[in-house]
Amino acid sequence: MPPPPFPPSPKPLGLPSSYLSSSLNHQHNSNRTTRGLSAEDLEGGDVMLRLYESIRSEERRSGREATKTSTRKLINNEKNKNKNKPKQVNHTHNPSKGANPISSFTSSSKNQTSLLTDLKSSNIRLRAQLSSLLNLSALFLKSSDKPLEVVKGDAIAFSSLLDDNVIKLLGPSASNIGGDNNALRGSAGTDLIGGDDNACVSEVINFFKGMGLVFEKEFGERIEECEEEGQKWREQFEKSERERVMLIYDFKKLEEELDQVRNRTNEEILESVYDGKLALVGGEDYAVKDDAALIAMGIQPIPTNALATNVGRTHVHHEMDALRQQKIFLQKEVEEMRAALRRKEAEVNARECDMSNIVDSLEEAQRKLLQSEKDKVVLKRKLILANEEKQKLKKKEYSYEKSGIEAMELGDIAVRKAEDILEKAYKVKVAKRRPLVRAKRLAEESRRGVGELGRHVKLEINRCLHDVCDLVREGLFALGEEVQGAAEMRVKYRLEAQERRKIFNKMLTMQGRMRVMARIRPKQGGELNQCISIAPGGKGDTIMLDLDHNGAHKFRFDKVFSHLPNAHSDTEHGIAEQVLPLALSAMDGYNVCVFAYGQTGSGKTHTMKALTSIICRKLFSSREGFKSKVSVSYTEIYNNEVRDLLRNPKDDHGSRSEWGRGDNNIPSLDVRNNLDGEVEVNSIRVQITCAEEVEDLVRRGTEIRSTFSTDLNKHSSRSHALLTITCEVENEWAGLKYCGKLNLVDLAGSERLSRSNTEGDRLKETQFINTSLAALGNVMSALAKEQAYIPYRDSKLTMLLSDCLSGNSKVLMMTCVKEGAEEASETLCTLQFGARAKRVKLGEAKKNVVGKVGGEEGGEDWGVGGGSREGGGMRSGGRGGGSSNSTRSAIRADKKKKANNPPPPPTVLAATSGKPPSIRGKSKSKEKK
Ligand SMILES: Nc1ncnc2c1ncn2[C@@H]1O[C@H](COP(=O)(O)OP(=O)(O)OP(=O)(O)O)[C@@H](O)[C@H]1O
Repeated sequence: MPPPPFPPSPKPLGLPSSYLSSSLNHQHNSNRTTRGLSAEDLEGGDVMLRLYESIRSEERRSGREATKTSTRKLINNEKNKNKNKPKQVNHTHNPSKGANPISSFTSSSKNQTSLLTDLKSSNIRLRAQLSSLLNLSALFLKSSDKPLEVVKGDAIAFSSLLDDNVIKLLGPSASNIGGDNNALRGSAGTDLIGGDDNACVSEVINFFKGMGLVFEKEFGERIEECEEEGQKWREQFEKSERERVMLIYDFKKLEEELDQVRNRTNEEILESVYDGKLALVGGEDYAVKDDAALIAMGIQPIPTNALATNVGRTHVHHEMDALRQQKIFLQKEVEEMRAALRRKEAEVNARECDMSNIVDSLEEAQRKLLQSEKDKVVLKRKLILANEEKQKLKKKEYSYEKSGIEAMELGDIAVRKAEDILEKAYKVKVAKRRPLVRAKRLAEESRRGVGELGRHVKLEINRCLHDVCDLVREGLFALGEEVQGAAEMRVKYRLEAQERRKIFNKMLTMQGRMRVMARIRPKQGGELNQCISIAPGGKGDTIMLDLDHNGAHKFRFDKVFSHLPNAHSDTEHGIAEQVLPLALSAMDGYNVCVFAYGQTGSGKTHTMKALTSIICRKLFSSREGFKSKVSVSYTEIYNNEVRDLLRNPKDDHGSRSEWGRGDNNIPSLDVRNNLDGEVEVNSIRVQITCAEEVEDLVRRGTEIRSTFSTDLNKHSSRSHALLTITCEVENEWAGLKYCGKLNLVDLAGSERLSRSNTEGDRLKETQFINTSLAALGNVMSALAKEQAYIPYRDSKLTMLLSDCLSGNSKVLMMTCVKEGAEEASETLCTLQFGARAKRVKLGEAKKNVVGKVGGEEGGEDWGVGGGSREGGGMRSGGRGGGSSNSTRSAIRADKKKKANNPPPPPTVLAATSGKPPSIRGKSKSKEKK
């Protein structure tokens, strides 16, 4: 950083008092420099001239070498003189001493001419070497141990002195040289200087060196005085670092001035030298003259010390002022710097804010850039898709264009055709306009007529409406009466139906026996040697079997279904019509058992399958209006083992790879009597909601039922199948809950071993079948004979049917026989079995009332007979029983509930009947027995 531009000092610092004095004198006597030189002024120059003349005379006398020697001698002599009389030379001034050298110089024109020539050459040399001389002199002075200020002052003084002496040396010719400077420079070249240059220069140097020594001594005392002053100042100046800088600054200034002097032109140099001489002379005058002389000269004398003191004080004041100004300046600078610093800080903060904003915006921009990159990728994809779409569209467009052109062509054709049509239409229109006008007129007339007609019609309609309203009113009134009558009729009907149902059930109960029907399967193919016939007559339910034409065996059954004359219709619906009233009584809470018995291939399975389907459909359709739950179990008795036909074969631990038939590894179910002596089988029971589900279960169960092909039947059933449908019904009308059970049993066919030709497993199966059927026959015989012991436990079949056969169930046996003489013996056995069964007296059938609707139980017998429940009756008798597990458990639960909660008052119907609610009582039957 460059030093601050200090304000220039009013005076150069560190100058000795001599310089200041001379300077003041120079200022004071500046007017004198412009006028000619006085004799006193040229005293120094006189000395130089004398020296010069001596040198020139010596040169002329003894040549150049001698000149040099003499010059040295002269210089030495002069030195010695100066040593001996320094103050006389420098400090004494006597104007009267000697003549004026300029006047004497001027007087001699010859000498002037030659001198001028010499001066010209010397002048050139001197000027060329002047700056180097000054430098040498400065170096010389600097090499001494004097203080810097003194040296500087001495240097200036010395330079002035040198200048002065040079002027003195050149003085006489200065005015003449004047404007001829250039001319002189041009005319005087190196040739003019010639080989004397070096010698001359060295002489001059020596001369000036000598002069320097002289002046050094001459100014010694003054220098000492000045040193004291300078010492004071230096002490002050040393206190401040700033002052030293100023000194350096001033010194540099001086150096610059010196350089300026060095670079001056001839005229300037001469002028300054001349001025310097005057100043020097003035200073010397001041130094040597007394106050009176100075006053005489018009100069106000100032004592040297006072001057120095005042000047020093003034200088110090100036310095102080300068320092203060500098301080103020610096303070201002500092304030400015601080302000600038604050501005910079604010700027930096602003920049930081800007930077953070820029960083944020940069991040935002980067994020946007990333997003834009992603968007770019997406857009590229879209662009690709769009291009593809565009291609497709172009293709489409092309096709559309094509079709468009075609359409346009077609359109043109159509337009032409349309125009033709329009033209024709116009013609037609024109042609038909007249009739149209006529038609319009007619239409107008007819509209008027229609209006009148409409009014008439409205009036008529209103009239009719009134009549209709009256009629409707009357009709409604009549309808209300009819509705009321219908309600009454309905009540009557229900009462009647109830009564009829009661009578029907009573009739069935009164029959008391097992209902036995027979079905004769027609022979298919082959020659028929008929031995069966149906006895004609009122009842027509007697089968006559003529074995050997010796007289027919007659067997009377409740119904005989056959294609033979005098028999009931053998259609499935014809049979079902007879069976359904009994079967559907399960919905009324009765236990019902329908089973088919007969020889193999006689159509048992065929019949039971049809009956099952019809009964189930009817069962579910007739239970509408009742809250009911229906569940199904399906089991078979194969080789005297009970198996579940509703089980999943996959649950058999892989023992069967398919819905296998007759697999001996199928687990059998336990059949046992509980504590109440009731039969229990742990079979699967499936809740169902429609007849189709039952059919589906039967189909699936039949698939795994044990059936095999025999000589007598291609699909012979090798097991007895028991389908048990349990119905739990809430009869809201009666306010009772019933639980009935319908057992549909398809027995395996009896067969003679001689005819079936079975062996192995089939033989074993046949034996088990025949054994079980024989056990059933024994039970029937025992029941028919009303024996005390009924051998139910002889087989699983009789065990399972014991509830049906021994209790209060309704039982129907379908005896199936085949026509044909070859079947006669088996038919006879079958019919005999049926006849035996028909003699069996069962106990009175009882409803299984398990509770009341809403938790109550009891109620009298009732019957809401649907169409399907009509007809048929069955005599019931014997002891009750045959309820399912769930039925029994439900009854047990009801008993417990009754024990805990006393029964509420009976329902309205029960109350009106006056009978206490009856619950199926096995104990009662047992007691009866
Ligand atoms: N009433 C009938 N009308 C026409 N075909 C019948 C009739 N009854 C049975 N069939 C046919 O006779 C064949 C044997 O009938 P089904 O299998 O029902 O006899 P089954 O008594 O069950 O014999 P098994 O005791 O060996 O099982 C079957 O093909 C069946 O279609």
